[in-house]
Amino acid sequence: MNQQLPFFSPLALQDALKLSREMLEHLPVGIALFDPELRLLSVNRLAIEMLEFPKEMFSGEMPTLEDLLYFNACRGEYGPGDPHEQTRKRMELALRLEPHRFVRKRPDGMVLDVIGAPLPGGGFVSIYTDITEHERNATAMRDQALYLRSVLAHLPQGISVFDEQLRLKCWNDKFLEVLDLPPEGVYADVPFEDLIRYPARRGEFGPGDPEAYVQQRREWALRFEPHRLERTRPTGRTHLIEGCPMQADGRTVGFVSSYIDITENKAREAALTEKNELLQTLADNLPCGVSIFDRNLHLVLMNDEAIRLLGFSRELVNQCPHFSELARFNAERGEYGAVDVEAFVADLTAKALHPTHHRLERVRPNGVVIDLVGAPIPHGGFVTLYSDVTEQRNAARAIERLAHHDTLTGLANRYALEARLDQLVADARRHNRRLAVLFLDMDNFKGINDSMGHGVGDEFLRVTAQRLRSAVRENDIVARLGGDEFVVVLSDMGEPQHALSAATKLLEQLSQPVTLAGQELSPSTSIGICFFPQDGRDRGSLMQSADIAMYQAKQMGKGTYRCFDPAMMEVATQRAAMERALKEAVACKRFEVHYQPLVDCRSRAVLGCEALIRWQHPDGHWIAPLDFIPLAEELGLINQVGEQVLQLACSALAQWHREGHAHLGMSVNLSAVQLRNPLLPEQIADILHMNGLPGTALTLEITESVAMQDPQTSIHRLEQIRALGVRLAMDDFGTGYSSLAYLQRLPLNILKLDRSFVQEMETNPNDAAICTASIGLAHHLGLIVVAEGVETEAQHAFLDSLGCDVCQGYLFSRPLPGDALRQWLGGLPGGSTA
Ligand SMILES: Nc1nc2c(ncn2[C@@H]2O[C@@H]3COP(=O)(O)O[C@H]4[C@@H](O)[C@H](n5cnc6c(=O)[nH]c(N)nc65)O[C@@H]4COP(=O)(O)O[C@H]3[C@H]2O)c(=O)[nH]1
Repeated sequence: MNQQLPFFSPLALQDALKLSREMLEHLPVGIALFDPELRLLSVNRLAIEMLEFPKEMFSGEMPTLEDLLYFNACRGEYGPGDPHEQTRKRMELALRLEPHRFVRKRPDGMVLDVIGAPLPGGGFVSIYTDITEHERNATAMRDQALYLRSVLAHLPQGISVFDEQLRLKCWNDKFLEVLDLPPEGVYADVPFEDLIRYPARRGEFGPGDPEAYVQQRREWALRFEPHRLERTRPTGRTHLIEGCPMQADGRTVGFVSSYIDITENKAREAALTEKNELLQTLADNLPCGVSIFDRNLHLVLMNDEAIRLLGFSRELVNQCPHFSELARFNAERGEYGAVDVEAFVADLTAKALHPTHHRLERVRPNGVVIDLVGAPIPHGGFVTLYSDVTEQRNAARAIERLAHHDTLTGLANRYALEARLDQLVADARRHNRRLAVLFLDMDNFKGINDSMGHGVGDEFLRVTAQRLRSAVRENDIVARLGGDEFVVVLSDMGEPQHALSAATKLLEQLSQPVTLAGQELSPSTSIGICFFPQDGRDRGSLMQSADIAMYQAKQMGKGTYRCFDPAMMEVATQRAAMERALKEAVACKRFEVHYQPLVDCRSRAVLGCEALIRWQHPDGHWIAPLDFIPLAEELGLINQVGEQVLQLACSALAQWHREGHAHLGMSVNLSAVQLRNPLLPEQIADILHMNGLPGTALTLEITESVAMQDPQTSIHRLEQIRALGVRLAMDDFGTGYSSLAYLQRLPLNILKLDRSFVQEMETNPNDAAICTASIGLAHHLGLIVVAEGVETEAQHAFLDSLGCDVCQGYLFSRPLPGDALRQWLGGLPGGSTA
């Protein structure tokens, strides 16, 4: 060994070795020196640590390379296998003493770069560098590059990267495909212009010099500006080209471009645009509003009708606002009432995100009512249809009002009363409570209506309704049944006394004077009261009981109330039966007229007859006029009854005239109600005309009370009748309180002395005096006097002595049916019915 180091003395060698060891210890790599026999000559600490040899191996005699290899093989440094074999193989290589370099990966993951070099004098040196970190980075970079290449290869678009000198640095196959570049022309660092020349030459940028296009595009590229353009190639395919400069360390290092084939997208877009246009046309021609929101709640479409109905502006809608923006816009302008705007919008938007089929009605503050029908769209979003249902709703409300409210007074109507009373009865039954039903009827409404006109009558009813409403509690029912009939239902009453107090209060309120059309009226009301449960267990029977009680109140003199008494029921039942029969008699003209002769007091010559109505009830008995005439008046049938009598009487008279009694006249009674009928004069004229009679053949009898009820109208009406030539008689004179002055104002011709005076005149000096005075008075006024109820010769003689003009009574004849009267006339001296 020393022979191989001839230049050093042993001492110098010692020093040199020591120095080299020192040096080796401080090297950043592991070093091991082997002598020609491949025994370890020297090793530094780093090598021992890197290779993880136990230090003891180097404390005595130095190990040989073979020792070290075997040690390693045994501890698995070379992987599984026979350690001897592994050692032998490695020794074989080492003994060649050739320079070598390899990377060794140790079991713990450390990667060593091992360099072996033979030494000039034999032996060799091994240098170990820990390249674990470096290897890891290199692997990571390799992986990343691989990954990027794979990404590029799999991208659906073409990608190209040029450096700042416009040399191609990176690209993928799609880049070649999209731009139709030949593979041999595309390689690393190929200049941009060489690539662009292919499409330029194919004329893809337009006609003319391709080189000019190449230079132009090169200049554009060198600007390194972001760009985005669409280009349709001669093949018909359209590409979207987007370029973006790349920056590194604050300077431009190139640009990356992507090429996307958007041919199909464009076609889809065109189809979509066409569809949208179609949709828009459809929407604009729909008879209702429509809006469509997409799955992200952006407005896609809203037609003019929807804009009009919802009160949006076209500008707002054209911005395709988000649903929440529109909701906020609406909430802020109070479309949803007083709401917490943010919370409301959030709630509405959350619901819109999960749309369901829905239908609702929205009433806008301007009164427009919108019917909204919403339906989700299969892949998200929803469509809404808007219809203006304002008119329908208003009409429905009006119908509802009409159905439940009395149009004149605004009170509940009969229908509403029935429904609510049914409910109240059910509640009262369940909770064991008492109800009171008050039936009200205005005592003098007919008079007001007839004399002052319907306008005033309506106003009177309105005032009455207001008074009623204000006189009871809010939850009590006040209804108008029709005409002048009202019903008040007092719910949840304690004691019956409460209802009586309420009735007293109502009577008082309703009797307050009211001034209408400049005239002060003193209204009066009759009230019938009944109670649930004792007077009726259902609505029908309660209404009936209250009605009966009201009728009783009327019978008692009006302006009062009466509580239902079961005994009233019988009377009411009879009356109801009577009403039915009377109505039927009027409808079927079942009345007859009997005639009572009027004779000249002096000569007893027949001057005419008084027509007296007769009605035979279906049960066979005859009903006296005074028993049904008031009912006919009350039921509003008297005009028809009067007309029928007048017609029968005039027709009979006409027949007598034709039979030779042309001098006879006919007296017919007029009811007060008939006198209020403005059509009466015309009716009389028609009947006279139809029967060919002169007005002078007819006398109409009115009672004092009739004329007294409404003097103004009575006088006017009587004058109209007088103008027809018809004569007028004051009936029952003396029973009323007519003043002389008043009598003078009436256009009368005849005064009929009431039979009560005539019948008592022989025995009662007062009656005799009344008769005497009345006859004197009548003659003084130029009136003819007719004495009624003359039954005896003495009465006749006395009347004759007083100068009475005409007599009527059983003494001469009872009222007779038409045929009997004709016979009677024929039986008179010189009489003839032929
Ligand atoms: N005791 C007695 N009575 C006599 C005598 N002579 C006539 N009478 C009765 O006296 C009434 C006379 O008719 P009035 O005073 O107009 O009184 C009539 C009249 O006010 C009313 N009336 C009758 N027919 C009609 C009619 O067609 N229309 C109207 N509105 N009222 C009528 O009914 C009242 C009663 O009619 P009647 O029952 O038919 O009763 C008749 C008649 O039958 C007699 O000597 N002694």
